[in-house]
Amino acid sequence: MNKRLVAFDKIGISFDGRVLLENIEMTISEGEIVTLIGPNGSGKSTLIRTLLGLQEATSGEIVRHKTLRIGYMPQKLHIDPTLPLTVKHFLALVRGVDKQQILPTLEKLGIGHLLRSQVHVLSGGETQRVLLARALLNRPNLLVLDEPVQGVDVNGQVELYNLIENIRNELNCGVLMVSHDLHLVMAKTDTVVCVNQHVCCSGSPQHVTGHPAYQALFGVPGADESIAIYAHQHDHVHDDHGGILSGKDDDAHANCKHH
Ligand SMILES: Nc1ncnc2c1ncn2[C@@H]1O[C@H](COP(=O)(O)OP(=O)(O)OP(=O)(O)O)[C@@H](O)[C@H]1O
Repeated sequence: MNKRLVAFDKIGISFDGRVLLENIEMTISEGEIVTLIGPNGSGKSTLIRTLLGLQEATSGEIVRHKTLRIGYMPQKLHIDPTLPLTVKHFLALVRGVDKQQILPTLEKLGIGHLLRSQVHVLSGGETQRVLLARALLNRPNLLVLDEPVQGVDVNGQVELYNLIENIRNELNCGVLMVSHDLHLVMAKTDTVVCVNQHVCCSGSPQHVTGHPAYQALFGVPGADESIAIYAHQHDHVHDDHGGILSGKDDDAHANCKHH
Protein backbone atom coordinates (compact mmCIF):
# COMPACT_ATOMS: atom_id res chain seq x y z
CA MET A 1 0.00 0.00 0.00
CA ASN A 2 1.22 3.51 -0.79
CA LYS A 3 2.41 5.32 2.27
CA ARG A 4 0.61 8.36 3.59
CA LEU A 5 2.87 11.39 3.21
CA VAL A 6 0.77 14.08 4.84
CA ALA A 7 -2.37 14.26 6.95
CA PHE A 8 -4.11 17.54 7.76
CA ASP A 9 -5.77 16.88 11.09
CA LYS A 10 -8.58 19.33 11.89
CA ILE A 11 -6.60 22.32 10.67
CA GLY A 12 -8.09 25.71 11.46
CA ILE A 13 -6.68 29.07 10.41
CA SER A 14 -7.89 32.47 11.55
CA PHE A 15 -6.55 35.94 10.83
CA ASP A 16 -7.33 38.74 13.27
CA GLY A 17 -10.19 36.73 14.74
CA ARG A 18 -11.65 36.02 11.29
CA VAL A 19 -12.05 32.31 10.60
CA LEU A 20 -10.62 31.50 7.19
CA LEU A 21 -10.49 27.71 7.49
CA GLU A 22 -11.82 25.29 10.05
CA ASN A 23 -11.67 21.59 10.64
CA ILE A 24 -9.74 20.83 7.44
CA GLU A 25 -9.11 17.10 7.05
CA MET A 26 -7.10 15.96 4.06
CA THR A 27 -4.50 13.31 3.31
CA ILE A 28 -2.00 12.82 0.49
CA SER A 29 -0.34 9.49 -0.20
CA GLU A 30 2.52 8.45 -2.47
CA GLY A 31 1.34 8.12 -6.05
CA GLU A 32 -1.81 10.13 -5.39
CA ILE A 33 -2.79 13.37 -7.16
CA VAL A 34 -4.91 15.56 -4.89
CA THR A 35 -6.41 18.79 -6.21
CA LEU A 36 -7.63 21.59 -4.00
CA ILE A 37 -10.42 23.65 -5.49
CA GLY A 38 -12.43 26.49 -4.03
CA PRO A 39 -13.45 30.06 -4.69
CA ASN A 40 -11.02 33.00 -4.68
CA GLY A 41 -9.85 33.81 -1.20
CA SER A 42 -11.08 30.55 0.28
CA GLY A 43 -7.64 29.77 1.70
CA LYS A 44 -6.13 27.30 -0.76
CA SER A 45 -2.75 29.02 -0.92
CA THR A 46 -2.83 29.54 2.83
CA LEU A 47 -3.26 25.78 3.31
CA ILE A 48 -0.27 25.19 1.05
CA ARG A 49 1.76 27.74 3.00
CA THR A 50 0.82 25.92 6.20
CA LEU A 51 2.05 22.64 4.74
CA LEU A 52 5.31 24.34 3.74
CA GLY A 53 5.73 25.62 7.29
CA LEU A 54 5.37 29.27 6.24
CA GLN A 55 2.08 29.78 8.03
CA GLU A 56 1.12 28.54 11.46
CA ALA A 57 -2.24 26.86 11.92
CA THR A 58 -4.50 28.30 14.60
CA SER A 59 -5.68 24.82 15.53
CA GLY A 60 -5.12 21.23 14.53
CA GLU A 61 -1.90 19.79 13.17
CA ILE A 62 -0.25 18.58 10.02
CA VAL A 63 1.21 15.11 10.38
CA ARG A 64 4.16 14.61 8.04
CA HIS A 65 5.75 11.25 7.22
CA LYS A 66 9.35 11.18 8.37
CA THR A 67 10.54 10.70 4.79
CA LEU A 68 8.53 13.65 3.47
CA ARG A 69 10.47 15.71 0.97
CA ILE A 70 8.55 18.49 -0.77
CA GLY A 71 9.22 19.98 -4.19
CA TYR A 72 7.28 23.24 -4.34
CA MET A 73 6.21 25.09 -7.45
CA PRO A 74 4.92 28.58 -6.61
CA GLN A 75 2.24 30.45 -8.53
CA LYS A 76 4.75 32.84 -10.03
CA LEU A 77 8.45 33.44 -10.44
CA HIS A 78 9.46 36.62 -8.62
CA ILE A 79 12.79 37.72 -10.01
CA ASP A 80 14.04 41.21 -10.73
CA PRO A 81 13.85 41.48 -14.56
CA THR A 82 17.02 43.60 -14.61
CA LEU A 83 18.99 40.79 -12.98
CA PRO A 84 20.87 38.70 -15.57
CA LEU A 85 20.13 35.09 -14.69
CA THR A 86 20.14 32.06 -16.94
CA VAL A 87 17.91 29.06 -16.39
CA LYS A 88 21.01 27.01 -15.59
CA HIS A 89 22.16 29.43 -12.90
CA PHE A 90 18.66 29.81 -11.52
CA LEU A 91 18.38 26.04 -11.10
CA ALA A 92 21.89 25.78 -9.69
CA LEU A 93 20.60 27.86 -6.76
CA VAL A 94 18.51 24.91 -5.51
CA ARG A 95 20.03 23.88 -2.20
CA GLY A 96 21.98 20.65 -2.47
CA VAL A 97 21.21 20.30 -6.17
CA ASP A 98 23.10 17.76 -8.24
CA LYS A 99 24.18 20.04 -11.09
CA GLN A 100 24.52 17.04 -13.39
CA GLN A 101 20.76 16.63 -13.12
CA ILE A 102 19.86 20.10 -14.37
CA LEU A 103 20.00 19.41 -18.11
CA PRO A 104 18.38 15.92 -17.93
CA THR A 105 15.57 17.38 -15.81
CA LEU A 106 14.98 20.18 -18.31
CA GLU A 107 15.04 17.65 -21.15
CA LYS A 108 12.52 15.48 -19.37
CA LEU A 109 10.22 18.51 -19.31
CA GLY A 110 10.87 19.26 -22.99
CA ILE A 111 12.87 22.46 -22.37
CA GLY A 112 16.49 21.32 -22.60
CA HIS A 113 17.08 24.03 -25.21
CA LEU A 114 16.35 26.72 -22.59
CA LEU A 115 19.38 25.89 -20.44
CA ARG A 116 21.23 29.11 -21.35
CA SER A 117 18.16 31.35 -21.78
CA GLN A 118 17.56 34.29 -19.49
CA VAL A 119 14.73 33.49 -17.08
CA HIS A 120 12.95 36.81 -17.60
CA VAL A 121 12.49 36.30 -21.35
CA LEU A 122 10.68 32.97 -20.96
CA SER A 123 7.03 32.58 -21.97
CA GLY A 124 4.39 31.73 -19.37
CA GLY A 125 4.45 28.03 -20.24
CA GLU A 126 8.26 27.89 -20.31
CA THR A 127 8.46 29.64 -16.94
CA GLN A 128 6.06 27.10 -15.40
CA ARG A 129 8.23 24.25 -16.69
CA VAL A 130 11.38 25.81 -15.28
CA LEU A 131 9.61 26.15 -11.93
CA LEU A 132 8.54 22.52 -12.20
CA ALA A 133 12.15 21.56 -12.97
CA ARG A 134 13.26 23.43 -9.84
CA ALA A 135 10.69 21.53 -7.76
CA LEU A 136 11.87 18.20 -9.22
CA LEU A 137 15.54 18.95 -8.61
CA ASN A 138 14.70 18.87 -4.92
CA ARG A 139 14.13 15.09 -5.36
CA PRO A 140 10.67 15.25 -3.77
CA ASN A 141 8.31 12.49 -2.82
CA LEU A 142 5.58 15.15 -2.70
CA LEU A 143 5.15 17.78 -5.39
CA VAL A 144 3.20 20.83 -4.25
CA LEU A 145 1.94 22.94 -7.12
CA ASP A 146 0.09 26.20 -6.57
CA GLU A 147 -1.91 26.86 -9.73
CA PRO A 148 0.65 25.20 -12.01
CA VAL A 149 -1.03 26.18 -15.27
CA GLN A 150 -1.42 29.87 -14.50
CA GLY A 151 -0.64 32.02 -17.56
CA VAL A 152 -0.59 29.01 -19.86
CA ASP A 153 -2.93 28.61 -22.85
CA VAL A 154 -5.36 25.68 -23.00
CA ASN A 155 -3.13 23.44 -25.13
CA GLY A 156 -0.20 24.20 -22.84
CA GLN A 157 -2.38 23.39 -19.84
CA VAL A 158 -3.20 19.95 -21.21
CA GLU A 159 0.51 19.34 -21.83
CA LEU A 160 1.45 20.47 -18.33
CA TYR A 161 -1.17 18.28 -16.68
CA ASN A 162 0.07 15.37 -18.81
CA LEU A 163 3.61 16.09 -17.67
CA ILE A 164 2.55 16.17 -14.04
CA GLU A 165 0.75 12.86 -14.46
CA ASN A 166 3.79 11.32 -16.18
CA ILE A 167 6.04 12.53 -13.35
CA ARG A 168 3.70 10.98 -10.81
CA ASN A 169 3.71 7.71 -12.75
CA GLU A 170 7.49 7.70 -13.03
CA LEU A 171 8.39 8.77 -9.48
CA ASN A 172 5.30 7.48 -7.66
CA CYS A 173 5.37 10.79 -5.79
CA GLY A 174 2.33 12.40 -4.26
CA VAL A 175 1.05 15.56 -5.90
CA LEU A 176 -0.94 18.31 -4.19
CA MET A 177 -2.11 21.05 -6.48
CA VAL A 178 -4.32 24.07 -6.33
CA SER A 179 -6.39 24.69 -9.41
CA HIS A 180 -9.03 27.02 -10.71
CA ASP A 181 -9.59 24.88 -13.72
CA LEU A 182 -12.34 22.39 -13.08
CA HIS A 183 -12.48 20.49 -16.34
CA LEU A 184 -8.92 19.68 -17.36
CA VAL A 185 -7.72 19.08 -13.84
CA MET A 186 -10.48 16.63 -13.01
CA ALA A 187 -9.26 14.20 -15.62
CA LYS A 188 -5.80 14.15 -14.04
CA THR A 189 -6.82 13.91 -10.41
CA ASP A 190 -7.36 11.00 -8.06
CA THR A 191 -8.89 13.04 -5.28
CA VAL A 192 -10.57 16.44 -5.31
CA VAL A 193 -10.92 18.46 -2.12
CA CYS A 194 -13.36 21.33 -2.36
CA VAL A 195 -12.79 24.01 0.30
CA ASN A 196 -14.95 26.94 1.21
CA GLN A 197 -14.08 27.72 4.81
CA HIS A 198 -14.40 24.01 5.48
CA VAL A 199 -14.15 20.91 3.29
CA CYS A 200 -17.46 21.05 1.44
CA CYS A 201 -16.88 17.70 -0.24
CA SER A 202 -14.00 15.48 -1.23
CA GLY A 203 -13.32 12.24 -3.04
CA SER A 204 -12.93 11.07 -6.62
CA PRO A 205 -13.71 13.63 -9.34
CA GLN A 206 -16.85 11.64 -10.19
CA HIS A 207 -17.99 11.65 -6.61
CA VAL A 208 -17.26 15.34 -6.08
CA THR A 209 -18.83 16.61 -9.30
CA GLY A 210 -21.97 14.65 -8.45
CA HIS A 211 -22.04 15.97 -4.89
CA PRO A 212 -24.82 18.45 -4.06
CA ALA A 213 -22.39 20.69 -2.13
CA TYR A 214 -20.10 20.91 -5.17
CA GLN A 215 -23.01 21.55 -7.47
CA ALA A 216 -24.27 24.27 -5.14
CA LEU A 217 -20.85 25.97 -5.25
CA PHE A 218 -19.86 25.65 -8.90
CA GLY A 219 -21.94 26.23 -11.98
CA VAL A 220 -21.45 23.25 -14.25
CA PRO A 221 -21.48 24.24 -17.92
CA GLY A 222 -24.15 22.38 -19.79
CA ALA A 223 -24.19 23.17 -23.49
CA ASP A 224 -20.47 23.58 -24.18
CA GLU A 225 -18.47 20.96 -22.31
CA SER A 226 -15.24 21.69 -24.18
CA ILE A 227 -14.28 24.52 -21.81
CA ALA A 228 -15.08 24.52 -18.13
CA ILE A 229 -15.99 27.90 -16.75
CA TYR A 230 -15.03 28.55 -13.17
CA ALA A 231 -18.31 29.86 -11.87
CA HIS A 232 -18.59 30.06 -8.15
CA GLN A 233 -22.22 30.48 -7.16
CA HIS A 234 -21.78 32.03 -3.77
CA ASP A 235 -25.19 30.96 -2.63
CA HIS A 236 -24.64 31.38 1.04
CA VAL A 237 -23.65 34.40 3.07
CA HIS A 238 -20.64 34.93 5.29
CA ASP A 239 -20.73 37.29 8.23
CA ASP A 240 -17.95 39.81 8.94
CA HIS A 241 -15.93 37.11 10.66
CA GLY A 242 -16.16 34.62 7.83
CA GLY A 243 -18.84 32.52 9.55
CA ILE A 244 -21.65 31.14 7.45
CA LEU A 245 -24.94 32.80 8.19
CA SER A 246 -27.95 30.61 8.54
CA GLY A 247 -31.19 31.31 6.73
CA LYS A 248 -32.68 30.38 3.41
CA ASP A 249 -29.24 29.69 1.97
CA ASP A 250 -28.54 26.83 4.35
CA ASP A 251 -28.99 24.31 1.56
CA ALA A 252 -25.59 25.22 0.16
CA HIS A 253 -24.06 23.56 3.18
CA ALA A 254 -26.69 20.96 3.85
CA ASN A 255 -24.42 18.23 2.56
CA CYS A 256 -21.14 19.48 3.92
CA LYS A 257 -19.02 17.33 6.15
CA HIS A 258 -18.48 20.13 8.64
CA HIS A 259 -20.76 22.81 9.98
N1 LIG B 1 -0.87 36.41 6.76
C1 LIG B 1 -2.13 36.82 6.51
N2 LIG B 1 -2.73 37.75 7.30
C2 LIG B 1 -3.99 38.15 7.09
N3 LIG B 1 -4.78 37.65 6.08
C3 LIG B 1 -4.24 36.73 5.28
C4 LIG B 1 -2.90 36.26 5.44
N4 LIG B 1 -2.65 35.31 4.49
C5 LIG B 1 -3.79 35.21 3.76
N5 LIG B 1 -4.74 36.06 4.22
C6 LIG B 1 -6.09 36.19 3.70
O1 LIG B 1 -6.69 34.92 3.63
C7 LIG B 1 -7.56 34.86 2.51
C8 LIG B 1 -7.27 33.62 1.71
O2 LIG B 1 -6.13 33.82 0.92
P1 LIG B 1 -5.55 32.67 -0.01
O3 LIG B 1 -4.51 33.31 -0.88
O4 LIG B 1 -5.14 31.51 0.81
O5 LIG B 1 -6.81 32.25 -0.87
P2 LIG B 1 -6.89 31.36 -2.19
O6 LIG B 1 -8.02 30.41 -2.00
O7 LIG B 1 -5.56 30.78 -2.52
O8 LIG B 1 -7.31 32.48 -3.23
P3 LIG B 1 -7.11 32.58 -4.82
O9 LIG B 1 -7.96 31.51 -5.42
O10 LIG B 1 -7.64 33.94 -5.12
O11 LIG B 1 -5.64 32.43 -5.12
C9 LIG B 1 -7.41 36.16 1.76
O12 LIG B 1 -8.49 37.00 2.12
C10 LIG B 1 -6.10 36.71 2.28
O13 LIG B 1 -6.08 38.12 2.26
